[in-house]
Amino acid sequence: MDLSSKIQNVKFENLFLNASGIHCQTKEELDDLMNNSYSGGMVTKSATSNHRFGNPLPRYHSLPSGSINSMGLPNEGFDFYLDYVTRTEQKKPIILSVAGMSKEEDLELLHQIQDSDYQGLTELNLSCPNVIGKPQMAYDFQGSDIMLNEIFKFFKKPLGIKLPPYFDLVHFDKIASILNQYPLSHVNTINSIGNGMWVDIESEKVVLKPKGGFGGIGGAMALPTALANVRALRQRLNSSIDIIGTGGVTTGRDAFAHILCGANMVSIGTQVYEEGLGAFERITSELKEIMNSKGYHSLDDFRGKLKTIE
Ligand SMILES: O=C(O)c1[nH]c(=O)[nH]c(=O)c1Cl
Repeated sequence: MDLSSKIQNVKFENLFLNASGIHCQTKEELDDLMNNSYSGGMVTKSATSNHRFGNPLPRYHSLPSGSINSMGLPNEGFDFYLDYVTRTEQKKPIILSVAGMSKEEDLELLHQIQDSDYQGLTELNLSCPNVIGKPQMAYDFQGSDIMLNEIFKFFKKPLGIKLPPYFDLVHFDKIASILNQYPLSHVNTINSIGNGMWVDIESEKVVLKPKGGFGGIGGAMALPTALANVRALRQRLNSSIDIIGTGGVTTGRDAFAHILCGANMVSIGTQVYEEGLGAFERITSELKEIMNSKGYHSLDDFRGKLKTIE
């Protein structure tokens, strides 16, 4: 049973990653992930130039079937993550995630990566919904196109993009036609579903302090949106662009569905946060069970082979 996968020519022993933001902010968390034998790779918390505390607490809340968060990009600062991904013995591939607070900062961070001796995968987060006053760049189609054009004038290392969910087939057409113009290593879809709301009935109050309670939605309730985005982008993107499917994975069945829709790799956020790193072992064994029962030996046997109803 082979659960290995690749992003471009980077091989992962198995298809599972943490979703950026989950268990990947501090050295302890990153070392934990590095030593966890059931995730094939790992992604760092999106880094800004400077260390950030992030938004005031409470900023994460578990929901009956998912989560809502307005963390506000808390992170140790770019230098810490660049040092970690460059210096740490790599028992598994790491994806370095960056999220500038502005386009200028995005470009500056990518220049630093280009000029560094880091040779691994980089992911530009264009979809953080929780920085007050900062729109999700990937909802600005023209702005994204202009930015990617500027980036690929100087950035020559593997670069992927973390996308927000889209909810309109014309939007899938638009973003895919933009992304297809650039030599991207991958897209990671989806980020949390931006600016959801949860209400505590007893207190008649929101559950998050930042932004009056608005926050990104993740976990089980995000699965249908995540599957749609993986499927729609797989159908539209050049085959040279790999896809990391993120969103709503709580079981092996959900991971199987992401692969059927076309994902090369699958990242898990809320479920790992709620259950711990043991979720990787459980979901891996559940996926193996399903593959076994269907006679599949590798992910290639069923990747992207979702059937429609004729
Ligand atoms: O509030 C956050 O830190 C955050 N939260 C998310 O749900 N997605 C992101 O990309 C980020 Cl950067």
